[in-house]
Amino acid sequence: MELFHDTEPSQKQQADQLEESWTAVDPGCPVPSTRDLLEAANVVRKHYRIKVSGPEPPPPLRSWSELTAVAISTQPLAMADAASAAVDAAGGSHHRHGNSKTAQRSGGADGSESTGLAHASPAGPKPVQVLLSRLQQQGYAHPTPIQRQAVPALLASRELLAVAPTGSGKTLAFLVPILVRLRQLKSAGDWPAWPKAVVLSPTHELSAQQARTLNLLLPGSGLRACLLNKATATGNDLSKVDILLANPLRLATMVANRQLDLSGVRFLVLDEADKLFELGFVEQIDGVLAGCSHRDVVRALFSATLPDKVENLARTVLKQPLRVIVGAKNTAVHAVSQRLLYVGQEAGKLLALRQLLAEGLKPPVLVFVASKERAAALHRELLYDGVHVDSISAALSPTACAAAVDNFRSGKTWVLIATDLLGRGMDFVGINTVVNYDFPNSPMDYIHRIGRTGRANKTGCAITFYVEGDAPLLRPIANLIKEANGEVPDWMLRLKKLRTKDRKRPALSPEVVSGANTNTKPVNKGRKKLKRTLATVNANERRQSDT
Ligand SMILES: Nc1ncnc2c1ncn2[C@@H]1O[C@H](COP(=O)(O)OP(=O)(O)OP(=O)(O)O)[C@@H](O)[C@H]1O
Repeated sequence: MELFHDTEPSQKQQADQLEESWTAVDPGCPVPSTRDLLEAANVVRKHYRIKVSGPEPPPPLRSWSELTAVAISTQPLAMADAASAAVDAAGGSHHRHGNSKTAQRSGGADGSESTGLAHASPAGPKPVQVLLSRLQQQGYAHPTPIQRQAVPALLASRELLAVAPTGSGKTLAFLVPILVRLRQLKSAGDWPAWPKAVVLSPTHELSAQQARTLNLLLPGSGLRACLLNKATATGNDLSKVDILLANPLRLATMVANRQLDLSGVRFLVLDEADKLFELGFVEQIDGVLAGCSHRDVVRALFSATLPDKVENLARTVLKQPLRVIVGAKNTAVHAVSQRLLYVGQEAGKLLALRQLLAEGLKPPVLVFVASKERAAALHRELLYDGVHVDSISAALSPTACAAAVDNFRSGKTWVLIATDLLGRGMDFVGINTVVNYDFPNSPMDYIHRIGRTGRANKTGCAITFYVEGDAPLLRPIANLIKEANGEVPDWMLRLKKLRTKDRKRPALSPEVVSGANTNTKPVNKGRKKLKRTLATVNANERRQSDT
């Protein structure tokens, strides 16, 4: 019986919300039944492969034009009343909005003037409409699946664990609701000093990229954003900043030194959340989470990968989060054709890369290596070959990193050699091929690295070199390729599953060519030896588990 009481009102609430936002799109349409509405939401989710769990998930967006209605229907009442009062004070007429269905239904088919934020925001010209037109101008005609579900969820102030494939538009999935809600808060006069939204990312390059995306959407919003770096941390008046894009270390240090007050933050986004929950970041994240002490703060975690262990940890800091998964969790993007290439010895990698380039790898090509030393060494080798190449790693200054990224974006550089610094989040237009020159350290790193291609509905290709020393990690990567309909030999899939601690591989030399031995054996000749090594790994494993 109790269960009945628990579930019944929540379904009703969910249906009301659906009705409010969906009927607003077409005021003349008959109001569908509760069941129809819930079914309709599920049809949309099923179509876009959106899985959602957690209490009362809001319906997904069917189109961007629903944004206005959703923004109003999810607007906290106090905020709506403040905005109405402001309209009254200004002598304007308005419909009652906030959570009122009547107000929603008075909107035009495109979320038009009568329900637009013009009423909620006397200070500005329909900011949601402005945002919508900016999205259109950028070519974002329809929301991507993660945007469809995450945007209304964040607008409904739901804490969020969101997992969607690489290149599927997660950045806008959190930036759009932040822009909408902050604008509403500003109109309602609820505007404390200090940042109201913080987006944390593991690398400065990723934060800089988010800042670029945000700058395209900010004009007309009346909001200010800031990318936190050495200069802005000391030179800027951060109390005038609404949205702060930052890395954990700098932000946590400023919070600890009381240089920055995060108590007014209403949105805290952790992008590449699983990385941020790794050792090395977690202490800083703790400091930031503690600093964001506003009672209405909404925290959201986004990534393309979310291992169970990290998810369990993440859940301890979220309040009744919604869990939104697009597609299958922890899988490589299917738009990338993937292959593993056995290159014999370590020195065979350079030969293989030269072969691929000579055969005409289509630029732009992103090549991942294991360390900054190896990035520099491979850079030298390819420069010598006359390739338009550059490299980027933690060894470079932020300015040099930014220049390398810009040159690659603009097409001046055809081949960019990178460490895992660029493995996550970076969005380069039209990368055709990713080469994993050095084998990735984990299946998660593999998913992120190859996800630099095949983005936003484009296709791409990923080639992963492997040598004997990579045997311990071969099986999980082969499985990912198989899951994405790639071809891998059966023997790889039959390799014994190793525990994480047994997945260690020999350290790589800083040089990309070991010693003077550049005359490598031709590729493919060492397969038998590799199989023997793998058989030994498996036999050792068996022996250990028998004892
Ligand atoms: N609604 C949309 N319509 C068309 N393109 C979009 C849309 N939203 C985002 N994009 C584009 O898709 C690309 C990938 O977006 P984004 O970088 O946000 O992906 P992501 O999911 O964060 O990827 P990753 O997991 O690698 O960080 C970008 O070039 C972006 O401009």
